[in-house]
Amino acid sequence: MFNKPSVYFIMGTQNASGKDPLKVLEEALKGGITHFQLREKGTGALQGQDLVEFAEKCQELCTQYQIPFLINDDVDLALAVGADGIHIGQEDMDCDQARALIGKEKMLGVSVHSLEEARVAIDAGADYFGMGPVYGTRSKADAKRPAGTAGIEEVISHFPDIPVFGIGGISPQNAGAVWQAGACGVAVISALSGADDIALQIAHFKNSYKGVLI
Ligand SMILES: Cc1ncsc1CCOP(=O)(O)O
Ligand SMILES: C=C1C=NC(C)=NC1=N
Ligand SMILES: [Mg+2]
Repeated sequence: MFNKPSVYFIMGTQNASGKDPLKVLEEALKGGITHFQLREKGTGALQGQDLVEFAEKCQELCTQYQIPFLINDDVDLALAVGADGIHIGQEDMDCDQARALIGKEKMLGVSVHSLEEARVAIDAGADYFGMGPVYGTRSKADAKRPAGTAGIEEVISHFPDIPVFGIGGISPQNAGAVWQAGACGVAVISALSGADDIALQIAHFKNSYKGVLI
């Protein structure tokens, strides 16, 4: 479920750089991503029944490739389509409530930026943390300033059993520091959704882990 090196692809219809998002997702699944998250945000984002139908198609593809399908923020949508889990940020519903709504079996991911936030998330039964932005990013309009990997190291040293994903501006060229910090995986939008050859890019991400001195 959370083996190193994990490559966690995150995408919404607005991140597909003009390509068919379902084609991008299928290419990423074929290429070996380990997790997928639907994060539908920004101008032009799908809503209502269109979003439900799109999410169902994502779910079908992830089931076909036996990859966990998570939905960002929208717990109701996740429950409606039977997603494998949800990812929530500090400004979304609180972890306890999310865990109560989805039950014990589903995956609960939480964005954390401090030990305190990590502690609260663990007490609510979070299965993994997302931490970032590690580097500069253009994929999240309200991203905090880049934090590097210090926070990842600190959280892992205090909570060694919780998988941590680094996120924010991560590419195969700069992923080494994220692995070095002890992250279970990299969570990526544009370096994958914008890649000419997604499978090759995933291979580059996995190879960047091999270069890590433990
Ligand atoms: C959702 C999110 N949270 C922190 S940075 C970010 C966006 C990551 O996108 P990219 O991999 O394109 O920098
Ligand atoms: C903000 C986020 C941080 N981490 C992950 C895995 N997903 C997100 N949407
Ligand atoms: Mg959120």
